[in-house]
Amino acid sequence: FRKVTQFTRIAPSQGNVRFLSSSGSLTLASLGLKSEVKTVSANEKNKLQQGISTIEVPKSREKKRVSGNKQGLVKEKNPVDIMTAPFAAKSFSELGIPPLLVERLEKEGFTIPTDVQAAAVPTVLKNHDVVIQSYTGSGKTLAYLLPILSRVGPLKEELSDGYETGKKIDIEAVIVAPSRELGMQIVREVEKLLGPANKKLVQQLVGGANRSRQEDALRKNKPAIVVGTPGRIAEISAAGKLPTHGCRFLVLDEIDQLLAFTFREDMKRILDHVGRRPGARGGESNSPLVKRAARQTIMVSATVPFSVIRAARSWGCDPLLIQANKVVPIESVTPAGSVNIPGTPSTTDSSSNVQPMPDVQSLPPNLQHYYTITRIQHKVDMLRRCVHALDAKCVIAFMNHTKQLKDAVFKLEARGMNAAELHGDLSKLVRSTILKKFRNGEIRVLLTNELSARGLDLPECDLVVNLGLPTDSVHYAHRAGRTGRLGRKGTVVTICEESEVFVVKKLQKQLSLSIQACEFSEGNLVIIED
Ligand SMILES: Nc1ncnc2c1ncn2[C@@H]1O[C@H](COP(=O)(O)OP(=O)(O)OP(=O)(O)O)[C@@H](O)[C@H]1O
Repeated sequence: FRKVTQFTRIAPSQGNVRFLSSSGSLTLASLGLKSEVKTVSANEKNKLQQGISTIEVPKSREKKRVSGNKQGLVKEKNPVDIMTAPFAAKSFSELGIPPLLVERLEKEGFTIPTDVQAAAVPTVLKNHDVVIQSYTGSGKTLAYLLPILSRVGPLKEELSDGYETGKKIDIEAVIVAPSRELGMQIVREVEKLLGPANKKLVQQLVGGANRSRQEDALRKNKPAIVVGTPGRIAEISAAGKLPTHGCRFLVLDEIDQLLAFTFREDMKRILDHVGRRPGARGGESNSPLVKRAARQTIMVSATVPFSVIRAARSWGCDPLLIQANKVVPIESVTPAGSVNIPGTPSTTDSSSNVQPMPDVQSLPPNLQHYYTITRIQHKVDMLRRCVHALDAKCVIAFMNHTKQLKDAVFKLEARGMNAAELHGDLSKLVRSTILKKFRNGEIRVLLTNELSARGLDLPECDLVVNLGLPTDSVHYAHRAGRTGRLGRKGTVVTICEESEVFVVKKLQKQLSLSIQACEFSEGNLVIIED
């Protein structure tokens, strides 16, 4: 873990200290930290600006590696009690994963399954079609990769189910992601698990890369798994160069985004040509072999609007919805009730694909949310002050227009802050070089657009800044989710104009979270009481 940096709030009238943490058991002394933030009422702001001192936010933070999900894996009674999955699994082997794969996981430092993995892996291993919803950074990628690698490739368990005989000609799993970066990231994750000797069993088919080279690799390597963007997969499929009719797994990662109009034609091609849909052509039979021969569809996102539920009903066979450690049949999900999950705000159905229905479950629990007001022309400077005040090391700042990014980078660099822009107009090579530099700390602030909001796993990111407001709460949730991954602490700051504050208030309400007003003054974060 990044050493826990606990901000405290000092009520000016009482002078007493209380923690913003919900745990309640932490003390500054126990944490060995002095990180403090002064809270002032709005009308005390002026005094503060006139030189009344504030308390320093610490300038140094220790880093430790995250070795696993140490949070208690709570066994909850399933509302519809259709599965008795080991929701309190303490190890991957308990989930029914073959020993070779468990060994690989351990080698890569994965020892304890996260909640969503504990729920999803056994469910997918039982051949169910599923929608997996869990907050950003909770480990959804492994939640679907592990069951696939338990059935496909060299780490699988040996089953006498008719799949082991004969020479494999078809691709066995197709994973679709809405962006090239996310596609490449998933490829890296699969390669990591397969190990260097079997890397060629996975092939990337992302746009922006050389298509004929991808087709050559498909022909030569005969990969078992392909990962790509909808356009490129559909293109190669339409050219008759993607043998997917016998495919057993179709994964749609960031499913709510894949439902967007721009992907419609490509998605139709993929859904029609990857594997055999359960229920279609002979799928009436209940024989296990027929069921095994049908395609299993796995849909994944941190945000699941009702349009996804509708899509899952039409694309899958009796799909189940997995939400953290709960599993319910999709049929029990209603448009108005955000899926019968207690404690979540209600949602409404709409024909739009991206409906503003995320709830706190879409966001990691360890995030602190703030907003600060400034004029448009001072936003980049405010970003710089914010980075200094929070002593953030790895910052992702979102802007809404690609054209603005270069100027912002220039301004930050001019003030000695390492920054770079990342957007879709850059070549694939430039984008991956920038991401590499960001990962290894050479770039402190990554200025980007919506491209980076989905799925990107940059675990060191400790601060997300919205320089332009996200279009809705779904976009806020995915942007914010680039920090605070897998139990780490993270801060999200929205820098807005006075006239935009009402949007922040609306986001706060829709997401059921507290976005506190703050200022960055003399190197400190100062919380303003509304
Ligand atoms: N069981 C585990 N133990 C330790 N680390 C894990 C485990 N599962 C996943 N991780 C790590 O947690 C990080 C987040 O995982 P992942 O990217 O799959 O999250 P996600 O839920 O898909 O997020 P998003 O919604 O943003 O796509 C990754 O760095 C991953 O390697």
